[in-house]
Amino acid sequence: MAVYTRLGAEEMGAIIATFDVGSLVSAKGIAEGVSNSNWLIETQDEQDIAHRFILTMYESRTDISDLPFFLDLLDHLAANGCPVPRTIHDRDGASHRFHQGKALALIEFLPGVSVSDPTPGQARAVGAALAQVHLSAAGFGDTRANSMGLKAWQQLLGDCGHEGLASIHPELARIVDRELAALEAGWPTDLPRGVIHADLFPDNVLMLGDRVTGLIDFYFACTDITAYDVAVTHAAWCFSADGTQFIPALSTALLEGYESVRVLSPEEHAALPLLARGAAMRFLATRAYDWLNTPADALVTPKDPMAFARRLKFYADPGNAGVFAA
Ligand SMILES: Nc1ncnc2c1ncn2[C@@H]1O[C@H](COP(=O)(O)OP(=O)(O)O)[C@@H](O)[C@H]1O
Ligand SMILES: N[C@@H](CCOP(=O)(O)O)C(=O)O
Repeated sequence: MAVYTRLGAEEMGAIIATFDVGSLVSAKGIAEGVSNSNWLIETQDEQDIAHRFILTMYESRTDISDLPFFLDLLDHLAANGCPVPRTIHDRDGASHRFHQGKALALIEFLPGVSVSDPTPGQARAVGAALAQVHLSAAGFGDTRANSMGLKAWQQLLGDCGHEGLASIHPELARIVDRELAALEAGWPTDLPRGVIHADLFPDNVLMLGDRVTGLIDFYFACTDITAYDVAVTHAAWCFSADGTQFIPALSTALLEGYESVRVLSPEEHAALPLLARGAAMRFLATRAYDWLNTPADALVTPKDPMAFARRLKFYADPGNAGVFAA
């Protein structure tokens, strides 16, 4: 349940009144999500027209100094035709404000649902939408370093320790040591860079049929290798949830969809197998850390790190490099 902060009706009404969006009709906590508190807000304007918004209250995992980057990026991408929610600025023109010491933002509600078993048509559409974001973000002036890059994976997995990793799976420490060394030695430095989403999992994409209606949750967005975002999205979309099954039809469709909008260079194609190992390591690292450090009575159930250890094994197998061939 991702509503960490309780807000009373009067409190919520006062918050909504700071925006020029009509008066509050209802506010429902949203169960999905893990990082921040979210409410579906309904308002009514003076012409009795109903409007819907998402109110997000940023909890401890989001660095508030990064909010201008995330929220300005949404406005930039929306203005350039990408299917992302616009932010609603308050009566003072600010994209976020503070309530009881916590930052909050009101953003446009987008229709659609997150798919659990994507079809190739849906994977194709997501690939195309990702490429559209990459091209549109080229004109965005701000930058943000990736706080979840190689150094962070090393740090998180170091904090887990060999014993911690072994408690998840007896083979995990050995795989992590070998793969981290390979990633450190071979991580590319000369590929095209730009703003990337960095967490485009199915639960961060809203769809109606084969149409992408919303790309959401840009709270890991940063400036990094563009093709790394393709690798992250590939790892997130092209396997069964537990990582045991690679689904070639989804992979082909995702990559074709992406390249229908932005063609990957031969250098990017060649780097994708290693970038995908990095993508799998990134989610293995955060999941392993959370697996070992989430209190038993926490509201959030930690996600399975082994689902990404299996993807990592798949990507590290030279026999599978052809997946990313041009
Ligand atoms: N702009 C939006 N339009 C419609 N639903 C949204 C929007 N933003 C968030 N949601 C809903 O809220 C849920 C949690 O949002 P998300 O940003 O993924 O939270 P978290 O960062 O905590 O994971 C999503 O799964 C979706 O159901
Ligand atoms: N996508 C990550 C977890 C990050 O959570 P999100 O709800 O903010 O996308 C994973 O699956 O490990």
